[in-house]
Amino acid sequence: EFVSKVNPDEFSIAQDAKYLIYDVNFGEGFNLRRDVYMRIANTVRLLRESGQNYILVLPPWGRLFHWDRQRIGLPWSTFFDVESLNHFVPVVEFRDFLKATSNSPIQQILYLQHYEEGWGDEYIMKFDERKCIQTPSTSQYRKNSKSEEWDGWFFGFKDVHAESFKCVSIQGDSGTLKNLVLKNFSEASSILIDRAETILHEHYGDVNYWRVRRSMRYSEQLRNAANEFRREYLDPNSDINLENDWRNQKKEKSSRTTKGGEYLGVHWRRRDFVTARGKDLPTIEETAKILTKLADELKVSKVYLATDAIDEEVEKLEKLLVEKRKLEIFRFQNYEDFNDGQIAIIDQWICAHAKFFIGSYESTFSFRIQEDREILGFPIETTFNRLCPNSEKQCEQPAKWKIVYN
Ligand SMILES: C[C@@H]1O[C@H](OP(=O)(O)OP(=O)(O)OC[C@H]2O[C@@H](n3cnc4c(=O)[nH]c(N)nc43)[C@H](O)[C@@H]2O)[C@@H](O)[C@H](O)[C@@H]1O
Repeated sequence: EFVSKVNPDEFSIAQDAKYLIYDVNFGEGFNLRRDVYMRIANTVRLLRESGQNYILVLPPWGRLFHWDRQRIGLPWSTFFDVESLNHFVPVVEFRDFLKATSNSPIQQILYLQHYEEGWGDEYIMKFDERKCIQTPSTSQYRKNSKSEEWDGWFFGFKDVHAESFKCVSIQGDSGTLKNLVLKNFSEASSILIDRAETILHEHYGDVNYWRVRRSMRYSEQLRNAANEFRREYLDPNSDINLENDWRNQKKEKSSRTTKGGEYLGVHWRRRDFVTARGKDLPTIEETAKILTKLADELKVSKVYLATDAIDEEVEKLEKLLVEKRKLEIFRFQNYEDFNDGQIAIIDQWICAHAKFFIGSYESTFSFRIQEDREILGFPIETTFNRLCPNSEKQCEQPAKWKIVYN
């Protein structure tokens, strides 16, 4: 069963296989975590390019503070097409890793941290094994005085332990992490890198950024749900063809001729974002003004609303949009069959197919939609747009991170 997860034609799971597992700071949201996956997958790619047979172990999902309906231990197949991920670097689900290694202890935990003394005068790429800077999440790892092994959260799985635990201060990117593993820990057959968000992308927006991003196709179940909803309620003629295998997708898509469906896609981020970034977001009234103006310009009467707003706020916005222009608002709300993360992805995939998309300032949820639209081949001006805090005035628009192909 394990071997079948990794396509034997592409990557050999030989005796020399080594496993790289990672985890992310508890407080980070879903879409930042998706970005951390890309950084670590590139570390694994670099390790493999240096001749080491590393396999990336996918950290189970759950325990995200934005998700109301909590479950833990969710495999990546809940959200993504794992076979497609596997075409970038070999990946296994955590439960399959445990099976493959017969639950033997993880050999090394590396807990990444910053340098206690700060950056210094300039940002230099470096790493050093250091004393742990104690934080609540460092102390979740404890040495069991009887077994001499380390206990920890390990995604809520039972009977998982580690042989050794070390803190490493690091400043750097996917490449720096590769150097750390190669230089200091190449003997370990399994390593868990915790606080993996500490490292950056090696080259933000380069070919390998986009290759790994393109490999992150959503699961068939979620794509189907989004596509059916779009065809039924928004625009029956809004399919966009992509190659079945992302590796066969060639540059033609960058001719940017994709039209999308006859609706406006909106990501309206609320809740904690209003507290964190309130001054960069429009009020409900301003949002209604922006959307009605846009709908007029685009000559569309349908709005697909992706949002985490509470019902009262959505009702208020809907009322304003209907009063002003009789716009029809659509939302995907099948909470019975899909969990919070799945609905988030369905929302994103529907927004990705809209004629025009407008998102919320610096929300990673909006960023992932913009990337999907780059992959789908939309003209730039239909994608990199944000809701301005003052509907009367222009505001700085999102950075245009354009897709590149090899
Ligand atoms: C202020 C910062 O904001 C950052 O959020 P930001 O980048 O928007 O992006 P996310 O971290 O993905 O957003 C947080 C979560 O909110 C829900 N959510 C937000 N917008 C939508 C939506 O349109 N549809 C659905 N279905 N769900 C939504 C979803 O569960 C998502 O995982 C946080 O990660 C940071 O922790 C911090 O709070």
